[in-house]
Amino acid sequence: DFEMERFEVLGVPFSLQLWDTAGQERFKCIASTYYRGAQAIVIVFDVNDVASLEHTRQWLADALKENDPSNVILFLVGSKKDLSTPAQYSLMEKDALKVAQEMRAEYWAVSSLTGENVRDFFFRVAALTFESSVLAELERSSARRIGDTVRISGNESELYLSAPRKKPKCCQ
Ligand SMILES: Nc1nc2c(ncn2[C@@H]2O[C@H](COP(=O)(O)OP(=O)(O)OP(=O)(O)O)[C@@H](O)[C@H]2O)c(=O)[nH]1
Repeated sequence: DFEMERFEVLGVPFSLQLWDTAGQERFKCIASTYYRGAQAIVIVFDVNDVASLEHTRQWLADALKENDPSNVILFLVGSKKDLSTPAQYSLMEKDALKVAQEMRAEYWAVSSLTGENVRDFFFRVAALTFESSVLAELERSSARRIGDTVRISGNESELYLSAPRKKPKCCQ
């Protein structure tokens, strides 16, 4: 699945292309072509399924075959939080944080059903990819000399103005 999501970061229009790969084994070879050149990789698991957390290591290894690990922003996302009790969730969270730390990924827990944390998560993806795009652009144009001032207008409260997101599939 492919989707374009428009954001506005510090007053600058910024679009993310989101490529959602299929999880089934038979689509794995196709998935790898989508990872190539990704700025950010989001690996999603089910917080109610320990095996799915374990599988994230393999998903990451596959995705990193196509990318330079030092150039990609990683997120580990636990989904279906609505289906776990607070006690079950906090048990799982310990393991998830450990895996995220090993991967050097930022960890988020969300629910596509209730929408919990979904917007904030994508705003975070937009903010970090925007930042890395700006830095990459500065490096490309060799404008990053000591003493140069980079001015980005707009105030912080405007950082996360975005177009409304589509409802997640499971809520339709
Ligand atoms: N309760 C609940 N159900 C969810 C949530 N997210 C997804 N689901 C359900 O889980 C099932 C699988 O969701 P998908 O979004 O298709 O999962 P996927 O990982 O993209 O599946 P692949 O096609 O293998 O890539 C669907 O029945 C969804 O409705 C969630 O946050 N909470």
